[in-house]
Formats: sequence, structure tokens, C-alpha cells
Amino acid sequence: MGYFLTFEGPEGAGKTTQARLLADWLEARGEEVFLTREPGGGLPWLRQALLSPGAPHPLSPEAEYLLFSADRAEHSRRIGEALARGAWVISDRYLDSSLAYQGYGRGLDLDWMLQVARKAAPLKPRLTFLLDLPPEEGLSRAKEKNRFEAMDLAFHARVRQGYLELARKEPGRFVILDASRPVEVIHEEIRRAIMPLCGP
Ligand SMILES: Nc1ncnc2c1ncn2[C@@H]1O[C@H](COP(=O)(O)OP(=O)(O)OP(=O)(O)O)[C@@H](O)[C@H]1O
Ligand SMILES: Cc1cn([C@H]2C[C@H](O)[C@@H](COP(=O)(O)O)O2)c(=O)[nH]c1=O
Repeated sequence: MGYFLTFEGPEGAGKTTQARLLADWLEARGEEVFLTREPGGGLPWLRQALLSPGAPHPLSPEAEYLLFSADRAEHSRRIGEALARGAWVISDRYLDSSLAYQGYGRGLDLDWMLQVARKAAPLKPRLTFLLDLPPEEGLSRAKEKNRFEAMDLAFHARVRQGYLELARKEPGRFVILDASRPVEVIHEEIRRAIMPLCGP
């Protein structure tokens, strides 16, 4: 039986790198893995519209969140199907990204967001790996600028604090990782955290 795992954190923290390493490691153990990401995991055509720095539309935070949620509703259905066939699901971002970016970052009301999420994000990750890094460091690692990476440092500092606040509220789900360490050291800590979920 597989579990739903998510990777979260600010820009350039190493989510994609660590999600891929974990997927490879699980596959080498003979597990089926569905490696996926947001935005675009449910409605792939929405990714470009949401992230392009030249997006022609000024989006209100509410509209932005609802578009991420539309993608997530479809994505959740796919994740549910994978879990039902026994696969592990590793998602590079899920609902916590919206809570951090549109909630803490843009100032949307978290209670309203969670009401929408009851339908659009019905799945709870078993574990969420939060790769924590000062925004300056993450932004300097990121190669391509999307619409969010172009936001000012104060926005990214709120996103980071938002993530830490979410983790503080759910210590049983979040594993906070210092993302300034070498890739392999972080990967080892992630492997240790999921060992109790793995069979013999
Ligand atoms: N622990 C690390 N130390 C130094 N560099 C790293 C580390 N992890 C990843 N990187 C490098 O930082 C860059 C961003 O990594 P990655 O794409 O995995 O991050 P991300 O969190 O998915 O980024 P984004 O949020 O922008 O998609 C890549 O060039 C990657 O090789
Ligand atoms: C799911 C989700 C994402 N975002 C933002 C966060 C990042 O800036 C981009 C995704 O880019 P990545 O290179 O794939 O990490 O989108 C957001 O603001 N809200 C969300 O729900």
C-alpha cells in the first residue's frame, strides 16, 4: 500500500530535486510511484496561464486561488485513483502552497480557503516535507523566473513564515527540513522519515 506524500517550500528550496530522488528510491524498492506536481497536475494547460511572467491578465487573489483549486480538484481525482491501485503518490506542491502563497503571501482569508478546499482538495497527505530556506537563497537558486518569483522579498518572507506556521499547527504531518544542506543529506533524512511507512 502506498501513501500520499507532498513536498512544499519556497522557491528554489529543492522540492523537485528531492521528490525525484525519493521516487527513484521507492521505485528501486519495487514500489509503484505516481510523481506529480502543481500547478498543472490536474489541468496541464492551466500551468502556463498561472505562472507565465507575461500573463496578460491581472488576477485578483480570489480568482488566482480558485484557478489553483480547479486544477487541484482534477489533480485530487488522479491522486485518489493512484492511491486506490496501491501506488505511492509524491506531489511537488499541493494545498499548502495555496495556503502559503495566496493565504499568508497575498492575504486571503484562510477560513474561506479551507471551505473551498473541502471539495477541491479532499486528500490529506500522510507526510509533508517542508524544505525551509531563506527566500534570498532560494530565489538565487531558481533559474527561470515565474510570476511569483518576480514578487518582492517581503512577499516571499510571508510565504516562508506561513509555511512554518502551517507546520506548527500540524506537527504530525509536517517534517521540516533545513534545505540549505547538501542534497544527499536531505534525501537521507527524508528516507529515514518514511521508513516507518515502508514494509519489510
Ligand atoms: N540542497 C541543495 N543545495 C544546493 N542546490 C540545490 C539543492 N537542492 C536543489 N538545488 C538546486 O537548486 C535549483 C532549484 O532546485 P529545485 O528545482 O529542486 O527546487 P524547487 O524547490 O523545486 O524550485 P521551484 O520552487 O522554483 O520549482 C536547482 O538548480 C537544483 O539543482
Ligand atoms: C500550487 C501553487 C503554486 N503556487 C506558485 C508557487 C510557485 O511560485 C509556482 C509554481 O512553480 P514551481 O516551479 O512549479 O514550484 O506557483 C501558488 O502560488 N499557489 C499554489 O497553490
